[in-house]
Amino acid sequence: MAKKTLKDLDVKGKKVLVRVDFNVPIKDGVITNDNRITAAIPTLKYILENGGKVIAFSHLGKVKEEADKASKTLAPVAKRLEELLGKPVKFVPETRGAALESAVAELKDGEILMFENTRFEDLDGKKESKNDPELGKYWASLGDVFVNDAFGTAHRAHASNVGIASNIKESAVGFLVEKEIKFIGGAVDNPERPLVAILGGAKVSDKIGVIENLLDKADKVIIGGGMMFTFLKAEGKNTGSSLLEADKVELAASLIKKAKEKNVELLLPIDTVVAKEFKNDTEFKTVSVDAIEDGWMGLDIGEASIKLFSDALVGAKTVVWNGPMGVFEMENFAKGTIGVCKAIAELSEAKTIIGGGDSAAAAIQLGFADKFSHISTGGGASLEYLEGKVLPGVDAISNK
Ligand SMILES: Nc1ncnc2c1ncn2[C@@H]1O[C@H](COP(=O)(O)OP(=O)(O)OP(=O)(O)O)[C@@H](O)[C@H]1O
Ligand SMILES: O=C(O)[C@H](O)COP(=O)(O)O
Repeated sequence: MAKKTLKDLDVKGKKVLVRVDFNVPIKDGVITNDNRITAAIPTLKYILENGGKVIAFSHLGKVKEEADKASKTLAPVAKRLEELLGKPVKFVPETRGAALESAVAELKDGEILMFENTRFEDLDGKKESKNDPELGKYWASLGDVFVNDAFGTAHRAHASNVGIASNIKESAVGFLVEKEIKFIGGAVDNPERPLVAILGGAKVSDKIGVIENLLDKADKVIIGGGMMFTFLKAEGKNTGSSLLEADKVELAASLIKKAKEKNVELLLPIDTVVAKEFKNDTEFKTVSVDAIEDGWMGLDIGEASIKLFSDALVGAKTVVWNGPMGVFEMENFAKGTIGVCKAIAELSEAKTIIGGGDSAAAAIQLGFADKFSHISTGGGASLEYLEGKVLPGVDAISNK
């Protein structure tokens, strides 16, 4: 069912509640990556320029005890938002009550306020995270319409997204959510073919749903990262002391079988960079996946695999990438991730999508961000979307 989008709403003179995902990394009070804030700017600007009064809010991290409040305040985020918008953002350090209500009442058309971390409400019986009906209703009562632009949180059914949407007359998705759905949804539901999926990351268990769903949709599925060893084991190879999920070997074997039955090309690495220890400064060498010795652990794919994967990408019309090919945080084991990232970035004819998380961070860090058609702002949300699951934060929005 098509959902209302921001342009379907008349925001002029209205109090517009806007759920954003400003769950950004903060170290010693300094934001170390503001991509999620930048990504919400078009929605906020549109509402402000069209005469709406914006009440913006987000969660930040997890709030389990009173002491978490000091490091989980959204105050530095409001400051950064003010710089990016180029206009004052009134920060209200409350999640409810008289101070928040009067700040809302004082807002003029084209003005914006932001209130405190929605998960401060979790200190009182997990009200936000458990979608407490009273809380969703209360927040909904602060506005006239609701815009959900928090794609990163769309896989959660919390009071600040689903709760509000269920208690307000009209709601819509913002431009960021619209864009994420267009790219990720388009890639898996109606892709230009061939569709090639490249999956990496640590564990098979985190990616089972994604692999299964993509085996139904993609023309080729490429597997790297820590999870490749569970697949290699399923092929009867020795994996030394590499990351291995022994209880998932059978599942990996069944996925290999499923790929064959479906005529989907499933590509595994042919060589790997093995190391003596899980650290950058240790002995390492590249070996064939048939020659991994005991006492060695695979921490990256090798040069031959980078070539194999890069060649497999040529001619792709749609590429979805999720998860690094190796332990890219360590320089000696980052070549596989960099190589694959470059190979995707060089595909000028393809729609290229990164499904958030570590691979998105890697592409941005490597300076390739503008070479991709879309880099998702959602880690868990994009994974669930790639699994084919319904995202409750989107599902709760008014239908067109
Ligand atoms: N061969 C390997 N051995 C051990 N760890 C590995 C290996 N290859 C990759 N990793 C690790 O996997 C981690 C990323 O896995 P994860 O499943 O979290 O990826 P992601 O899907 O991109 O992230 P997110 O869950 O945030 O979306 C990285 O920290 C990386 O170091
Ligand atoms: O960073 C994320 O994936 C989102 O902001 C959701 O955060 P959560 O996993 O703490 O719900």
